[in-house]
Amino acid sequence: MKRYWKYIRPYLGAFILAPILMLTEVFGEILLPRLTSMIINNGVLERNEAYIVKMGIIMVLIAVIMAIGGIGAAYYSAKASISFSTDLRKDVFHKVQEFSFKNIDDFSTGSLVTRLTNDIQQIQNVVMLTLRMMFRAPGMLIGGLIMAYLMNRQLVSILLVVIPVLVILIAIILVVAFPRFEVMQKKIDRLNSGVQEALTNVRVIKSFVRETHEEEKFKTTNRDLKEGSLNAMKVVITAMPLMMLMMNITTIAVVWYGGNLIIAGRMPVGDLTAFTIYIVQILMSLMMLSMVFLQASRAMASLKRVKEVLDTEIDLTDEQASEKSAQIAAGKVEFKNVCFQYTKGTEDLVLDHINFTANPGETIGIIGATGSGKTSLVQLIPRLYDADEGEVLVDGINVKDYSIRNLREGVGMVLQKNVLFSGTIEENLRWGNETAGMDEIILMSESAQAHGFITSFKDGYDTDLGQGGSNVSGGQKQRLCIARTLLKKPKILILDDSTSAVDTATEARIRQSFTTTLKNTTKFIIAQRIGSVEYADKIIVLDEGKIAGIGTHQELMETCEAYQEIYYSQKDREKEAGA
Ligand SMILES: Nc1ncnc2c1ncn2[C@@H]1O[C@H](COP(=O)(O)OP(=O)(O)OP(=O)(O)O)[C@@H](O)[C@H]1O
Repeated sequence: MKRYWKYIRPYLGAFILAPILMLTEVFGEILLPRLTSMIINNGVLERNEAYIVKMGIIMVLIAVIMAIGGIGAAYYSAKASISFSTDLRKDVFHKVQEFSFKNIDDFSTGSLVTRLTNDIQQIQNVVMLTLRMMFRAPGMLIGGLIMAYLMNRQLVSILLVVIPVLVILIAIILVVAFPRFEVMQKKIDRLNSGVQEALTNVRVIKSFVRETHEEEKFKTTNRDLKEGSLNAMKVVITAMPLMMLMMNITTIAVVWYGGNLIIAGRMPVGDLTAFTIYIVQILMSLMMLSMVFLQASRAMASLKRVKEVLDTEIDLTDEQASEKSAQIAAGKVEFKNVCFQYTKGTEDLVLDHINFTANPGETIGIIGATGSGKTSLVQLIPRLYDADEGEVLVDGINVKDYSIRNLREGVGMVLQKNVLFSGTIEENLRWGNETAGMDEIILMSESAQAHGFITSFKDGYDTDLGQGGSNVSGGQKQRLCIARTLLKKPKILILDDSTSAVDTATEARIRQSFTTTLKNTTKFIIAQRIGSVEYADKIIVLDEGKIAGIGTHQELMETCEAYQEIYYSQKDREKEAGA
C-alpha cells in the first residue's frame, strides 16, 4: 500500500470527498423508507392530506440532496481514479524505458502493452468503484439493519439465515474467479503480442502470401481469449442471478411473514412497505460488496502484473559507477579477457576470452560467420549488455564506471536492425543532436551519402517518413541512420552491418568521407563482405565467439586460416557471379 500512496497523495481531496459525498446517498436511502411508512401510516390511512404534502416536500428535498451528493461523488471518484492510473501508467512506462536489453528480452512487447493499458484500466475501474462503494455499501447494510431492527425484531431474524448464505456464496465466487481472471489477462497478452507482430511485419506477411496463415493464427488466439473471458465471466454471470434469487426469496418470506403480522394487527401496513425496502437495500448492499470484491479480484490479477514490471530489477545500472562525471575523450577501447553469454550459467559462451585494443582514431573491422558473436561483442562497448567476465575499458576506465548517459553519448551505434520514427527526415536526424544547425545536418548527411537522395525528394529534409521509415529504401534508411549517428559526433562509432543494403561504390564513398569527418573517431565496422573492412587498421576475425585472428588484411592473409577461407570463398562467389 505504501508504494501506492504517492499516487493518492496529490489527489487526497478527491479521494476523501468522493466517499464522503456518497454518504448523502446512504443518508437518503436510510431515511426515505421510514418516511414512506410514516406517510402511509399517518397520512394515507388517517386521510391527512396536509401531512402527506409536508412529508412529500421533505422527501423531495432529501432526493435532491442525494442527487447533488451522487453527482459530486461520481465526479470526485472519477477524478481520483483517473489521476491515480495516469500517474501509475507514467511510472510503469518510465520503468520500461529504464529496462536493459536483457530485461526487455524477458517480457514480450505485447505483454508490456497489455500491462500499460488494459491492466492499468482494470485497476482504475476498481479504484473508482471502491471510492463509490466503500461507505455506501457498508453504510446501507448497517443503516438498513438498524432501521429494520428498530421496526420489527422478529422480521430481522429472517436475515440471520440469508446473510451467512450470501457471504459463503460471495467467498466461493471470489476463490473461483481470481485464477480465471489471471488466465484471461495472459490471454489478452498473447493476443496483443500476436497483433503487434502481425501489424509490424505486415509487409513480410504479404510478400510471403501468409495472410491466411496469420488470420488462422489470430483466429486461434482470439478464440482462446473468448473462451478465457467467458470462463471468467461465467462466475460473474452466475453470481448476479443467484444473488437476485436469494433477494427475491427473502422479500417473499418477509411479505408472507409480515402479512401475517398485519392480519394479526401486530404491525401497521406502512411498516411492512418500509421494512421490505430495507431488506432489499440490505441485500443490494451485499451484492454491491460482492461486485466490488469481484472487480477487485480481477484488478488484483492486473496489479500483480503491473507490480512485476515495477519490481523488475534493472540488471544494468550505473549506481555503482565510480567515475560518473567522466566523459569519453579519446575513444581508446580495450577488451581484457572478456567472456559473455545471454543465458547465464550454461556451458555455451557467446564470447570466449576476447582480448584486443583499439586505439583512438583507428578503424577496426570485425568479420566472421553469422552467429559468431560480432554484434554481441560491440554491444558490450555502450553497455547494452554487461560482460560476465573480464573488462571492457574505454580510455582506460571500465565501462561500468561511466554514467550510462556519458558512456552512450560518447558511443554512436548504428544497429543491425535500423529503425526510423514517424516524423520528418530532419526530425529523425535531430535524434543525433537536437541543437544541430542545418549546415551541420547537411554536412553529416553528405558524409553518409544521404544528402543526394534527400534533396531529390520533393520536400527534401521536410519529407515525412512513414512509420518506421517505411517510405524509403533499405539502403536509404541505412544511410539516414548513419547520418543520425554521425550528428552525435561520437568518439567511438559502431556500424553493425550498416551498409549491407548500400551498393559498393556508395559504401566506398561513405568510407572515404569518414577519413575526414571522423578522423579522430575510433570506428568499429562489422561487415559480411571482406571488401568493406579490407582497408581497416585492424581486422578481428571471430569464430564461434573466439578471436581466430587479428591484424591487417595483409597480415591475416598470411597468418589466419579462417580469414583466408572467408576471402577465397567470397572471391569464388564473385567470380561465379561475374561468369
Ligand atoms: N538477445 C539474445 N538472446 C539470446 N541469444 C542471443 C541473443 N542475441 C544473439 N544471441 C545468440 O548469440 C550468438 C551470437 O549472436 P550475434 O548476434 O552476436 O552474432 P553475429 O556474429 O552478430 O551474427 P550476424 O552476422 O548474423 O549478425 C548467436 O548464437 C545468437 O543466437
